[in-house]
Amino acid sequence: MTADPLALNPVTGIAAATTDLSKVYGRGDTRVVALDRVSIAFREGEFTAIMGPSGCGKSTLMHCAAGLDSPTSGSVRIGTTELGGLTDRQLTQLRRDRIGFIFQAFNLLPLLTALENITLPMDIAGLHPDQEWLERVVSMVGLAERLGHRPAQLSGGQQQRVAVARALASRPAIVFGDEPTGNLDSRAGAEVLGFLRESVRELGRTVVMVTHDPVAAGYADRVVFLSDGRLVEEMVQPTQDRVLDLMKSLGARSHTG
Ligand SMILES: Nc1ncnc2c1ncn2[C@@H]1O[C@H](COP(=O)(O)OP(=O)(O)OP(=O)(O)O)[C@@H](O)[C@H]1O
Repeated sequence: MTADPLALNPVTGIAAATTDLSKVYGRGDTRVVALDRVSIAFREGEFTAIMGPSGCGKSTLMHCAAGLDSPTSGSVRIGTTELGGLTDRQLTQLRRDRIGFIFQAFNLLPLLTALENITLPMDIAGLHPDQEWLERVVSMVGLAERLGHRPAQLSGGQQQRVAVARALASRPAIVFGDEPTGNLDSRAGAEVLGFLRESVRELGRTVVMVTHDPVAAGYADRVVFLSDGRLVEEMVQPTQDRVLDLMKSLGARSHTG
């Protein structure tokens, strides 16, 4: 039996959790078990990196944990809300109000200014940003001077900073990033990772990031490793070198069966 990751603290302290989460795609010859009974909790105020070889289920885990995809079995909670019990409309609302997303592609609208892009999700929802919070976020990502610029007038790193600010604007309980530095050079990537780190330390957010990059994982408080849809290792206070060593030993282990 798998322990319930929420049993430690059923009310507070856990921003999101999965229990025995499985996801199976296709059937018959094309059946793929992308996730195999994954139980994991993401604690409030913690920065977690999800790593593992290509195809091991990282994106599927993130998408299910963020309510973007539905599990085949098992459950997902955001805070104390069980996603399986929600209607599509309630799920949309929960994603909008309590979750921030950052993807590898910046996904900014070209005709809108940086500020308009940052507040767009809230504008669509008819919500008013908390001005003080918005100013903190904008100043943290160093965009105060560029709020009137359109995406084409910004570098890739600056565009991803806009996407980081957009993800944080509604003061979400948890921010999910899918390879958020995958399209950036190392300097711009380091800046974005620094902002994610700061959003945890200074703004008290919870961040979960999928990455292939040991350097990026080194910014996290812990790294979890998936292999063939299962959680196989966890490392707290990772450094780039320790992550690299563990990746090598996991690779060797999987090759020797
Ligand atoms: N929509 C889908 N239909 C069928 N199979 C899928 C689908 N999405 C993912 N898969 C399969 O599920 C497994 C896990 O995919 P997933 O994208 O979660 O892996 P990943 O670790 O994020 O990979 P990568 O690092 O290459 O992005 C893979 O075998 C993949 O081919």
